Amino acid sequence: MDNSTDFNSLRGLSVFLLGMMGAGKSTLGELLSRRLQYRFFDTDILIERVAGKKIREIFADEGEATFRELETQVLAELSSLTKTVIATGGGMVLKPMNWSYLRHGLMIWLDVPLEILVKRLKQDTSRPLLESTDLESKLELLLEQRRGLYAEADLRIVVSDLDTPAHIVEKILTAIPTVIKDFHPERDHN
Ligand SMILES: Nc1ncnc2c1ncn2[C@@H]1O[C@H](COP(=O)(O)OP(=O)(O)O)[C@@H](O)[C@H]1O
Ligand SMILES: O=C(O)C1=C[C@@H](OP(=O)(O)O)[C@@H](O)[C@H](O)C1
Ligand SMILES: [Mg+2]
Repeated sequence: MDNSTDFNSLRGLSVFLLGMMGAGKSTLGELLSRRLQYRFFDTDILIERVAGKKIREIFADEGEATFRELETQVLAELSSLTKTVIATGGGMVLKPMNWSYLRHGLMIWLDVPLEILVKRLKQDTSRPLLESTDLESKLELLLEQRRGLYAEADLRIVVSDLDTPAHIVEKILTAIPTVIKDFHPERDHN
């Protein structure tokens, strides 16, 4: 079935996926973009392209502050696009300045319980913030620091252990028309 007509309500507005490391932003973003017939970008992939090295190497060689600058730079460029799904990195919400760009689109928070994040990330070596530390405590701390920021999103999608990526995309697609009804593009850009 061609569902593209279901999404006219988005009127070309871009979608930003927000949430913790391991929430599934990169995985779902691609699927969602296909369903919406949108382009897809992942800020981490673009950062790696700009820097010519892996995220892990940027953190090791230049530090987190440089990574965060590149992150803002990439976001600023993406924010002028329409009809695009953007998977952000989990820390995109940290800089107040990034919000002025995120607000150009519909922001969706993938809210995934800590236990699921731990399960998904325990074998992962690509995320420098999770290196050489107790994974669960670190994720718990980051979630505590960031929860209030993610909660600023336009839409919160709660993910359970049994939700497949395809199922979560369906949840998002079902929720979009409702949230878009209350979406004001002229909203405060501060
Ligand atoms: N709904 C899901 N069910 C099971 N595994 C998932 C799901 N979504 C993502 N994953 C897995 O979790 C890990 C992190 O996903 P990823 O998309 O990289 O998250 P993020 O970009 O938010 O950090 C990957 O190994 C991915 O395959
Ligand atoms: O939460 C964070 O601060 C980070 C999340 C990562 O992206 P994912 O959320 O896609 O894992 C990546 O941007 C970097 O390792 C920092
Ligand atoms: Mg990602």
